[in-house]
Amino acid sequence: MARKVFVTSRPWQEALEEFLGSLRSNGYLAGLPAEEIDVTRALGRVTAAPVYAAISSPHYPAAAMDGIAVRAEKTFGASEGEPLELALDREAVLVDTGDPLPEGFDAVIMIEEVTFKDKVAAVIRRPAVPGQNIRPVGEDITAGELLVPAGQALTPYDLGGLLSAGVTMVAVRPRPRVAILPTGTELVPPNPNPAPGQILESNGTMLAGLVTRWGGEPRVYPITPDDYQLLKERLLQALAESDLVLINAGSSAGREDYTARLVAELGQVLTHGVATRPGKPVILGIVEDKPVIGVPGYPVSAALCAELFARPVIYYRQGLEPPRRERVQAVLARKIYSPLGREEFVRVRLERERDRLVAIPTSRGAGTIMALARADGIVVVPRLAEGFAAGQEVTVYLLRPRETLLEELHTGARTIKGSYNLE
Ligand SMILES: Nc1nc2c(c(=O)[nH]1)N[C@H]1C(S)=C(S)[C@@H](COP(=O)(O)OP(=O)(O)OC[C@H]3O[C@@H](n4cnc5c(N)ncnc54)[C@H](O)[C@@H]3O)O[C@H]1N2
Ligand code: MOO
Repeated sequence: MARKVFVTSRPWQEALEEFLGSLRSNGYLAGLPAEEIDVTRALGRVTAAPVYAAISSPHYPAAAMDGIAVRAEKTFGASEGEPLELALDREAVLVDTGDPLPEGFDAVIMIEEVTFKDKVAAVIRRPAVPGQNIRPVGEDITAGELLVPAGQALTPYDLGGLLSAGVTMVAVRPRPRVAILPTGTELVPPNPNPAPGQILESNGTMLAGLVTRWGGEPRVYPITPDDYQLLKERLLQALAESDLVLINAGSSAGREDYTARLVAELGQVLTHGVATRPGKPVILGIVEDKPVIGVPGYPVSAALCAELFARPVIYYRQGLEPPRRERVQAVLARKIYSPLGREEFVRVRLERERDRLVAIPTSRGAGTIMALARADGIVVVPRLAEGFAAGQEVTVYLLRPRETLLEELHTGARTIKGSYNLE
């Protein structure tokens, strides 16, 4: 049922909780039917059930080194002073790494420790101990052993383990299919010669990249002009073909901002407007029991709204908790002023000054995508704060892997120096 829509200023956490709550109660976030896929194509997929080893690995006793297989008890007494001769093919059998151990043999001596006499005997100068240089059955994996529990994203190592254990198919959660609908009459496909007023459609690709990063399967639809009927047809098509729809732009108060009206007509708008900067006019709705997010048009707003609202939906839909963000403590290079009433996400670059990290705020415009591309992290100014003073310690939520960043800062791989003075 449609309800009256107006742009509110709710805390985003409250809007997200309500959104996820509705999706939980309508069954959208409850276990999807699993699909069986080839293990070779399962990187990053989330297991729908525990996976057990079909066979042991190794599944036969195998030589762990190139050399000769021997019966250990027949080698006792060999020494530098009294080398021992073993008849080739009867008492000593040539084996290579990975070969099955011949029946009745229980040790392997590395080829470097063996000399040969007339191609009929192997000469050794040290006894072997039983089991030496042998990989026994199940050394790595025992048949029936639990390899991966349910609900885990498969790593390259997991795939290696599964295949070694004779598992070729695996039951995984389907990847959430995410439709991305760039809308706006001013949008044109990216090209180097846009006419004045034309905007190059870049958010579709950016959002698709984020969706892929979170485990979803993005599909960017062709640009839809600002036409209510066309947008409606496109939204219905996208709903039929996907699990989550991101309508990009048309979220605000402009004459051709149709998203909220459309979502209200076809389903329910839960939220229109949150108390964040950027990202204020986001729309959270449910149509045909599926989430529809109206993502504001400015690139930084689009990225932030996707992070705040699409990311958790995509993770939970796969049965995963959204990973906690990596963070570091830093001191602010400059004062940040931020109006009361909106939680502001300020992009910062990090530099090292002696033994501390300094966070330098970058451009705060919602349209400046390169400020986000160049940023190392985000500083959050709470809704009920008016900002932070220069030199204040703040938490920086990282946009890059923490280890790489700290390494770069530590080794001085970053040479750019900001203009700040914290003395
Ligand atoms: N009177 C008001 N005007 C605006 C308000 C408001 O509250 N009252 N909010 C502002 C805020 S905050 C934001 S954010 C934007 C959001 O606007 P929309 O979601 O309606 O988006 P548009 O106006 O269509 O576009 C904004 C901007 O982004 C460009 N854009 C759109 N799609 C793409 C794309 N796929 N790739 C690249 N760039 C895109 C678009 O051309 C515009 O330049 O509204 C403020 N206005
Ligand atoms: O919310 Mo808008 O995203 O501030 O620019």
